Amino acid sequence: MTFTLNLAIIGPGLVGSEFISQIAAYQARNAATRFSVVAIANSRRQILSSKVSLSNWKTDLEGSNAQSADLSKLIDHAAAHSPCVVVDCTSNETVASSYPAWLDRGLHIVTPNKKAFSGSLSLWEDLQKKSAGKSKVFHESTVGAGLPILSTLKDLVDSGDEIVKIEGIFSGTLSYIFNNFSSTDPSAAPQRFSDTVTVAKNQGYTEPDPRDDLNGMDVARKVVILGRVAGIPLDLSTLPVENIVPSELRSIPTSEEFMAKLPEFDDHFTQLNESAKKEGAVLRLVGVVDPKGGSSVKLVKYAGSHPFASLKGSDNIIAFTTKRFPNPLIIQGAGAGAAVTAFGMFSDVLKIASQVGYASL
Ligand SMILES: NC(=O)C1=CN([C@@H]2O[C@H](COP(=O)(O)OP(=O)(O)OC[C@H]3O[C@@H](n4cnc5c(N)ncnc54)[C@H](OP(=O)(O)O)[C@@H]3O)[C@@H](O)[C@H]2O)C=CC1
Ligand SMILES: N[C@@H](CC=O)C(=O)O
Ligand code: NA
Repeated sequence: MTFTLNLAIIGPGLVGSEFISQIAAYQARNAATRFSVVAIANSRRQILSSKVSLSNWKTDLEGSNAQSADLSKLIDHAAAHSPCVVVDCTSNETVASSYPAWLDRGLHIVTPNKKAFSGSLSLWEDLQKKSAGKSKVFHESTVGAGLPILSTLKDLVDSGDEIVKIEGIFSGTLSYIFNNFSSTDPSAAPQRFSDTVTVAKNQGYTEPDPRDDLNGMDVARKVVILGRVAGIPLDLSTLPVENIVPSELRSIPTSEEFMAKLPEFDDHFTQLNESAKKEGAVLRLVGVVDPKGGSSVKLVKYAGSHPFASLKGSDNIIAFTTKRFPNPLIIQGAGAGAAVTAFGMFSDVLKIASQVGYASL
Protein backbone atom coordinates (compact mmCIF):
# COMPACT_ATOMS: atom_id res chain seq x y z
CA MET A 1 0.00 0.00 0.00
CA THR A 2 1.38 3.44 -0.90
CA PHE A 3 1.51 5.90 1.94
CA THR A 4 1.21 9.57 1.00
CA LEU A 5 1.76 12.40 3.43
CA ASN A 6 -0.02 15.56 2.31
CA LEU A 7 1.48 19.02 2.76
CA ALA A 8 -0.34 22.37 3.00
CA ILE A 9 2.19 25.18 2.67
CA ILE A 10 1.53 28.66 4.01
CA GLY A 11 3.98 31.44 3.07
CA PRO A 12 5.97 30.52 -0.07
CA GLY A 13 8.49 33.36 0.43
CA LEU A 14 12.23 32.89 0.53
CA VAL A 15 12.21 29.83 2.82
CA GLY A 16 8.82 28.44 1.70
CA SER A 17 9.78 28.49 -2.01
CA GLU A 18 13.03 26.69 -1.24
CA PHE A 19 11.09 24.11 0.80
CA ILE A 20 8.80 23.50 -2.20
CA SER A 21 11.88 23.11 -4.45
CA GLN A 22 13.39 20.57 -2.05
CA ILE A 23 10.13 18.57 -2.01
CA ALA A 24 9.99 18.70 -5.83
CA ALA A 25 13.61 17.51 -6.10
CA TYR A 26 12.89 14.69 -3.63
CA GLN A 27 9.92 13.57 -5.70
CA ALA A 28 12.00 13.64 -8.87
CA ARG A 29 14.59 11.38 -7.18
CA ASN A 30 12.09 8.94 -5.68
CA ALA A 31 9.82 6.89 -7.92
CA ALA A 32 7.14 6.38 -5.27
CA THR A 33 5.38 9.64 -4.47
CA ARG A 34 5.66 10.03 -0.73
CA PHE A 35 4.51 13.63 -0.47
CA SER A 36 1.68 15.45 -2.16
CA VAL A 37 1.28 19.21 -1.86
CA VAL A 38 -2.45 19.93 -1.52
CA ALA A 39 -2.38 23.67 -0.77
CA ILE A 40 -0.13 26.71 -1.15
CA ALA A 41 -1.13 30.12 0.23
CA ASN A 42 0.46 33.50 0.63
CA SER A 43 -1.17 36.49 2.32
CA ARG A 44 -3.29 37.29 -0.78
CA ARG A 45 -3.96 34.11 -2.76
CA GLN A 46 -4.23 30.35 -2.33
CA ILE A 47 -4.45 27.19 -4.43
CA LEU A 48 -6.28 24.16 -3.05
CA SER A 49 -6.07 20.90 -4.98
CA SER A 50 -5.62 17.19 -4.47
CA LYS A 51 -2.18 17.62 -6.09
CA VAL A 52 -0.64 21.04 -6.69
CA SER A 53 1.82 21.13 -9.61
CA LEU A 54 5.23 21.80 -8.12
CA SER A 55 6.65 22.94 -11.45
CA ASN A 56 3.92 25.51 -12.05
CA TRP A 57 2.76 26.63 -8.61
CA LYS A 58 3.98 30.22 -8.90
CA THR A 59 1.94 30.83 -12.06
CA ASP A 60 -1.03 28.89 -10.66
CA LEU A 61 -1.03 30.97 -7.49
CA GLU A 62 -1.50 34.12 -9.55
CA GLY A 63 -3.89 32.46 -12.08
CA SER A 64 -7.66 32.08 -12.35
CA ASN A 65 -7.82 28.73 -10.51
CA ALA A 66 -6.46 30.37 -7.37
CA GLN A 67 -8.76 31.88 -4.75
CA SER A 68 -8.40 34.82 -2.41
CA ALA A 69 -6.48 33.79 0.69
CA ASP A 70 -8.76 32.29 3.35
CA LEU A 71 -6.93 30.39 6.05
CA SER A 72 -10.01 28.67 7.47
CA LYS A 73 -10.86 27.23 4.01
CA LEU A 74 -7.26 26.08 3.62
CA ILE A 75 -7.40 24.32 6.99
CA ASP A 76 -10.74 22.63 6.10
CA HIS A 77 -9.13 21.42 2.86
CA ALA A 78 -6.00 20.19 4.70
CA ALA A 79 -8.11 18.37 7.31
CA ALA A 80 -10.02 16.65 4.49
CA HIS A 81 -6.68 15.34 3.14
CA SER A 82 -5.45 13.50 6.22
CA PRO A 83 -2.66 12.72 7.02
CA CYS A 84 -1.58 16.29 6.37
CA VAL A 85 1.22 18.52 7.66
CA VAL A 86 0.59 22.26 7.66
CA VAL A 87 3.95 23.88 6.91
CA ASP A 88 3.83 27.46 8.18
CA CYS A 89 6.63 29.42 6.49
CA THR A 90 5.40 32.84 7.57
CA SER A 91 6.62 34.87 10.55
CA ASN A 92 3.02 35.79 11.30
CA GLU A 93 1.78 35.79 14.90
CA THR A 94 -1.91 35.32 14.09
CA VAL A 95 -1.16 32.29 11.93
CA ALA A 96 0.98 30.89 14.77
CA SER A 97 -1.74 31.39 17.36
CA SER A 98 -4.00 29.03 15.36
CA TYR A 99 -1.77 25.97 15.82
CA PRO A 100 -3.72 24.48 18.77
CA ALA A 101 -6.95 24.60 16.72
CA TRP A 102 -5.18 22.89 13.79
CA LEU A 103 -3.89 20.14 16.07
CA ASP A 104 -7.48 19.65 17.28
CA ARG A 105 -8.40 19.00 13.62
CA GLY A 106 -5.86 16.15 13.44
CA LEU A 107 -3.30 18.15 11.43
CA HIS A 108 0.46 18.04 12.00
CA ILE A 109 2.60 21.19 12.03
CA VAL A 110 6.14 21.92 10.83
CA THR A 111 7.43 25.47 10.95
CA PRO A 112 10.45 27.79 11.12
CA ASN A 113 8.16 30.50 12.60
CA LYS A 114 9.28 31.29 16.14
CA LYS A 115 6.19 33.22 17.22
CA ALA A 116 4.11 30.42 18.77
CA PHE A 117 6.96 28.84 20.73
CA SER A 118 8.33 32.11 22.12
CA GLY A 119 4.91 33.70 22.71
CA SER A 120 2.74 33.30 25.79
CA LEU A 121 3.55 30.44 28.13
CA SER A 122 -0.08 29.34 27.97
CA LEU A 123 0.19 28.89 24.17
CA TRP A 124 3.44 26.95 24.65
CA GLU A 125 1.84 24.69 27.26
CA ASP A 126 -1.23 24.16 25.09
CA LEU A 127 1.01 23.10 22.20
CA GLN A 128 3.00 20.71 24.40
CA LYS A 129 -0.21 19.10 25.64
CA LYS A 130 -1.81 18.83 22.20
CA SER A 131 1.31 17.58 20.42
CA ALA A 132 1.69 14.76 22.95
CA GLY A 133 -1.23 13.05 21.18
CA LYS A 134 -1.55 11.88 17.59
CA SER A 135 -0.94 15.29 16.00
CA LYS A 136 2.72 16.26 15.87
CA VAL A 137 4.52 19.63 16.00
CA PHE A 138 8.16 19.99 14.91
CA HIS A 139 10.01 23.31 14.75
CA GLU A 140 13.72 22.46 14.46
CA SER A 141 14.36 25.44 12.17
CA THR A 142 13.18 27.94 14.78
CA VAL A 143 16.66 27.71 16.39
CA GLY A 144 19.86 27.48 14.35
CA ALA A 145 17.91 26.87 11.12
CA GLY A 146 18.60 23.26 9.99
CA LEU A 147 21.27 22.57 12.63
CA PRO A 148 20.10 19.76 14.95
CA ILE A 149 19.80 21.99 18.00
CA LEU A 150 16.31 21.31 19.34
CA SER A 151 16.43 17.58 18.62
CA THR A 152 19.77 17.35 20.48
CA LEU A 153 18.47 19.36 23.43
CA LYS A 154 15.30 17.28 23.60
CA ASP A 155 17.35 14.06 23.57
CA LEU A 156 19.59 15.40 26.38
CA VAL A 157 16.58 16.38 28.50
CA ASP A 158 14.46 13.28 27.75
CA SER A 159 17.36 10.99 28.61
CA GLY A 160 17.76 12.63 32.03
CA ASP A 161 20.80 14.88 31.53
CA GLU A 162 20.90 18.12 33.52
CA ILE A 163 21.35 21.39 31.63
CA VAL A 164 23.96 23.61 33.31
CA LYS A 165 24.11 26.30 30.61
CA ILE A 166 23.39 26.79 26.91
CA GLU A 167 25.38 29.57 25.32
CA GLY A 168 25.78 30.52 21.72
CA ILE A 169 25.59 32.71 18.70
CA PHE A 170 22.06 32.01 17.57
CA SER A 171 21.65 34.58 14.83
CA GLY A 172 22.95 33.96 11.32
CA THR A 173 22.51 37.66 10.62
CA LEU A 174 24.43 38.89 13.65
CA SER A 175 27.04 36.20 13.18
CA TYR A 176 27.62 37.36 9.59
CA ILE A 177 27.65 41.04 10.60
CA PHE A 178 30.09 40.72 13.51
CA ASN A 179 32.32 38.05 11.88
CA ASN A 180 32.97 40.58 9.12
CA PHE A 181 32.73 43.87 10.96
CA SER A 182 34.62 42.79 14.09
CA SER A 183 37.14 40.30 12.77
CA THR A 184 40.01 38.49 14.48
CA ASP A 185 42.01 38.73 11.25
CA PRO A 186 44.40 41.72 11.50
CA SER A 187 44.78 41.79 7.71
CA ALA A 188 41.00 42.00 7.07
CA ALA A 189 39.98 45.27 5.40
CA PRO A 190 37.80 47.40 7.72
CA GLN A 191 34.12 47.21 6.82
CA ARG A 192 31.28 49.64 7.35
CA PHE A 193 28.65 48.24 9.72
CA SER A 194 25.79 49.23 7.41
CA ASP A 195 27.41 47.39 4.47
CA THR A 196 27.51 44.13 6.43
CA VAL A 197 23.80 44.53 7.31
CA THR A 198 22.99 45.07 3.61
CA VAL A 199 24.85 41.90 2.62
CA ALA A 200 23.13 39.87 5.39
CA LYS A 201 19.76 41.11 4.13
CA ASN A 202 20.60 40.35 0.49
CA GLN A 203 21.80 36.85 1.41
CA GLY A 204 18.37 36.13 2.99
CA TYR A 205 19.71 35.79 6.55
CA THR A 206 17.71 38.62 8.13
CA GLU A 207 14.12 38.74 9.25
CA PRO A 208 11.93 40.70 6.79
CA ASP A 209 12.87 43.80 8.87
CA PRO A 210 16.57 43.51 9.90
CA ARG A 211 15.78 45.49 13.05
CA ASP A 212 14.14 42.30 14.38
CA ASP A 213 17.64 40.82 14.31
CA LEU A 214 19.59 43.90 15.45
CA ASN A 215 17.24 44.60 18.38
CA GLY A 216 18.11 41.19 19.85
CA MET A 217 14.51 39.98 19.65
CA ASP A 218 15.15 37.18 17.15
CA VAL A 219 17.89 35.81 19.42
CA ALA A 220 15.67 36.40 22.46
CA ARG A 221 12.94 34.27 20.88
CA LYS A 222 15.49 31.48 20.30
CA VAL A 223 16.71 31.74 23.91
CA VAL A 224 13.10 31.49 25.13
CA ILE A 225 12.46 28.43 22.91
CA LEU A 226 15.65 26.69 24.08
CA GLY A 227 14.83 27.49 27.71
CA ARG A 228 11.33 26.10 27.39
CA VAL A 229 12.53 22.91 25.66
CA ALA A 230 15.01 22.57 28.55
CA GLY A 231 12.13 22.90 31.02
CA ILE A 232 12.83 26.51 32.08
CA PRO A 233 9.68 28.65 31.67
CA LEU A 234 11.38 31.72 30.13
CA ASP A 235 9.26 34.66 29.03
CA LEU A 236 10.15 37.17 26.32
CA SER A 237 8.79 40.07 28.35
CA THR A 238 11.18 39.53 31.28
CA LEU A 239 14.32 38.35 29.48
CA PRO A 240 17.14 40.94 29.57
CA VAL A 241 17.87 41.76 25.91
CA GLU A 242 20.48 44.17 24.54
CA ASN A 243 19.11 46.17 21.63
CA ILE A 244 21.87 47.49 19.34
CA VAL A 245 19.57 49.47 17.03
CA PRO A 246 20.47 53.15 17.60
CA SER A 247 17.56 54.74 19.49
CA GLU A 248 17.00 57.29 16.69
CA LEU A 249 16.22 54.43 14.25
CA ARG A 250 13.89 52.33 16.41
CA SER A 251 10.61 53.99 15.50
CA ILE A 252 11.27 54.60 11.79
CA PRO A 253 8.20 53.14 10.03
CA THR A 254 9.70 50.93 7.29
CA SER A 255 12.72 48.68 6.99
CA GLU A 256 13.66 50.43 3.72
CA GLU A 257 13.89 53.81 5.51
CA PHE A 258 15.82 52.15 8.32
CA MET A 259 18.35 50.68 5.87
CA ALA A 260 18.69 54.07 4.14
CA LYS A 261 19.48 55.84 7.43
CA LEU A 262 21.75 53.18 8.98
CA PRO A 263 24.99 54.47 7.30
CA GLU A 264 24.63 57.66 9.38
CA PHE A 265 25.43 55.49 12.43
CA ASP A 266 28.48 53.67 11.05
CA ASP A 267 30.83 55.79 13.21
CA HIS A 268 28.97 54.74 16.36
CA PHE A 269 29.53 51.03 15.55
CA THR A 270 33.15 51.65 14.49
CA GLN A 271 33.83 53.22 17.91
CA LEU A 272 32.31 50.20 19.68
CA ASN A 273 34.53 47.92 17.63
CA GLU A 274 37.64 50.03 18.23
CA SER A 275 37.13 49.83 22.00
CA ALA A 276 36.95 46.01 21.78
CA LYS A 277 40.03 45.94 19.52
CA LYS A 278 42.06 47.90 22.09
CA GLU A 279 41.44 45.01 24.50
CA GLY A 280 42.48 42.45 21.84
CA ALA A 281 38.84 41.40 21.63
CA VAL A 282 35.99 41.14 19.12
CA LEU A 283 32.26 41.84 19.49
CA ARG A 284 29.70 39.04 19.37
CA LEU A 285 26.00 39.05 20.24
CA VAL A 286 25.33 36.00 22.40
CA GLY A 287 22.34 34.29 23.91
CA VAL A 288 22.54 32.48 27.23
CA VAL A 289 20.10 30.00 28.77
CA ASP A 290 20.87 29.65 32.45
CA PRO A 291 18.65 27.49 34.69
CA LYS A 292 19.92 29.49 37.68
CA GLY A 293 18.35 32.72 36.40
CA GLY A 294 21.03 34.41 34.28
CA SER A 295 19.40 33.90 30.87
CA SER A 296 19.99 36.90 28.59
CA VAL A 297 20.90 38.31 25.19
CA LYS A 298 23.91 40.60 25.21
CA LEU A 299 26.76 42.10 23.20
CA VAL A 300 29.98 40.63 24.59
CA LYS A 301 33.69 41.26 23.96
CA TYR A 302 35.50 37.95 23.39
CA ALA A 303 39.25 37.42 23.31
CA GLY A 304 40.47 36.44 19.84
CA SER A 305 41.30 32.93 21.15
CA HIS A 306 37.66 32.20 22.15
CA PRO A 307 35.81 29.74 19.83
CA PHE A 308 33.03 32.33 19.27
CA ALA A 309 35.65 34.80 17.94
CA SER A 310 36.71 32.69 14.97
CA LEU A 311 33.31 31.90 13.45
CA LYS A 312 32.90 32.29 9.70
CA GLY A 313 30.09 33.43 7.43
CA SER A 314 26.63 33.17 8.97
CA ASP A 315 27.58 30.21 11.20
CA ASN A 316 25.81 29.63 14.49
CA ILE A 317 27.64 28.01 17.37
CA ILE A 318 25.82 26.48 20.31
CA ALA A 319 27.54 25.10 23.40
CA PHE A 320 25.51 22.82 25.70
CA THR A 321 27.14 22.46 29.11
CA THR A 322 25.41 19.65 30.99
CA LYS A 323 26.08 17.25 33.83
CA ARG A 324 27.22 14.64 31.29
CA PHE A 325 29.05 17.19 29.10
CA PRO A 326 31.02 19.42 31.53
CA ASN A 327 33.19 20.21 28.48
CA PRO A 328 30.39 21.49 26.31
CA LEU A 329 28.80 19.60 23.46
CA ILE A 330 29.19 22.05 20.58
CA ILE A 331 27.17 22.29 17.38
CA GLN A 332 28.34 24.67 14.68
CA GLY A 333 27.35 25.45 11.09
CA ALA A 334 25.25 27.66 8.86
CA GLY A 335 22.41 29.01 10.99
CA ALA A 336 20.47 31.04 8.41
CA GLY A 337 19.61 31.05 4.74
CA ALA A 338 16.86 29.42 2.73
CA ALA A 339 18.58 26.11 1.87
CA VAL A 340 19.55 25.14 5.44
CA THR A 341 16.28 26.39 6.95
CA ALA A 342 14.21 24.41 4.45
CA PHE A 343 16.42 21.36 5.13
CA GLY A 344 15.51 21.58 8.84
CA MET A 345 11.82 21.69 7.91
CA PHE A 346 12.22 18.79 5.48
CA SER A 347 13.91 16.71 8.18
CA ASP A 348 10.94 17.47 10.47
CA VAL A 349 8.51 16.37 7.73
CA LEU A 350 10.47 13.14 7.33
CA LYS A 351 10.16 12.53 11.10
CA ILE A 352 6.40 12.97 10.90
CA ALA A 353 6.27 10.71 7.85
CA SER A 354 8.09 7.99 9.76
CA GLN A 355 5.85 8.40 12.79
CA VAL A 356 2.56 8.36 10.93
CA GLY A 357 3.21 5.59 8.45
CA TYR A 358 6.27 6.02 6.29
CA ALA A 359 7.88 3.13 8.19
CA SER A 360 5.16 0.81 6.94
CA LEU A 361 6.10 1.29 3.27
N1 LIG B 1 15.62 33.37 6.44
C1 LIG B 1 16.20 32.52 7.28
O1 LIG B 1 17.41 32.24 7.22
C2 LIG B 1 15.40 31.88 8.34
C3 LIG B 1 14.06 32.16 8.48
N2 LIG B 1 13.34 31.58 9.47
C4 LIG B 1 11.93 31.88 9.56
O2 LIG B 1 11.31 31.45 8.36
C5 LIG B 1 10.09 32.19 8.18
C6 LIG B 1 10.02 32.69 6.75
O3 LIG B 1 11.08 33.57 6.49
P1 LIG B 1 11.30 34.16 5.01
O4 LIG B 1 10.99 33.11 4.00
O5 LIG B 1 12.64 34.77 5.04
O6 LIG B 1 10.17 35.27 4.94
P2 LIG B 1 9.52 35.96 3.62
O7 LIG B 1 9.13 37.34 4.03
O8 LIG B 1 10.41 35.77 2.43
O9 LIG B 1 8.20 35.08 3.33
C7 LIG B 1 7.08 35.14 4.14
C8 LIG B 1 5.93 34.50 3.41
O10 LIG B 1 4.81 34.46 4.30
C9 LIG B 1 3.66 34.96 3.63
N3 LIG B 1 2.73 35.49 4.62
C10 LIG B 1 2.91 36.50 5.48
N4 LIG B 1 1.82 36.67 6.24
C11 LIG B 1 0.93 35.74 5.84
C12 LIG B 1 -0.40 35.40 6.22
N5 LIG B 1 -1.02 36.06 7.19
N6 LIG B 1 -1.01 34.37 5.59
C13 LIG B 1 -0.41 33.69 4.59
N7 LIG B 1 0.85 33.98 4.18
C14 LIG B 1 1.50 34.98 4.79
C15 LIG B 1 4.19 35.98 2.67
O11 LIG B 1 3.24 36.20 1.65
P3 LIG B 1 3.14 37.62 0.86
O12 LIG B 1 4.19 37.55 -0.17
O13 LIG B 1 1.76 37.60 0.33
O14 LIG B 1 3.35 38.68 1.90
C16 LIG B 1 5.45 35.24 2.17
O15 LIG B 1 5.08 34.28 1.18
C17 LIG B 1 10.10 33.29 9.26
O16 LIG B 1 9.32 32.88 10.35
C18 LIG B 1 11.59 33.34 9.67
O17 LIG B 1 11.77 33.80 11.00
C19 LIG B 1 13.88 30.68 10.35
C20 LIG B 1 15.17 30.33 10.26
C21 LIG B 1 16.07 30.94 9.27
N1 LIG C 1 17.03 36.18 10.98
C1 LIG C 1 17.38 34.91 11.54
C2 LIG C 1 16.91 33.82 10.62
C3 LIG C 1 16.85 32.53 11.31
O1 LIG C 1 16.22 32.33 12.33
C4 LIG C 1 18.88 34.81 11.73
O2 LIG C 1 19.57 35.68 11.21
O3 LIG C 1 19.35 33.88 12.40
NA1 NA D 1 17.73 23.90 14.29
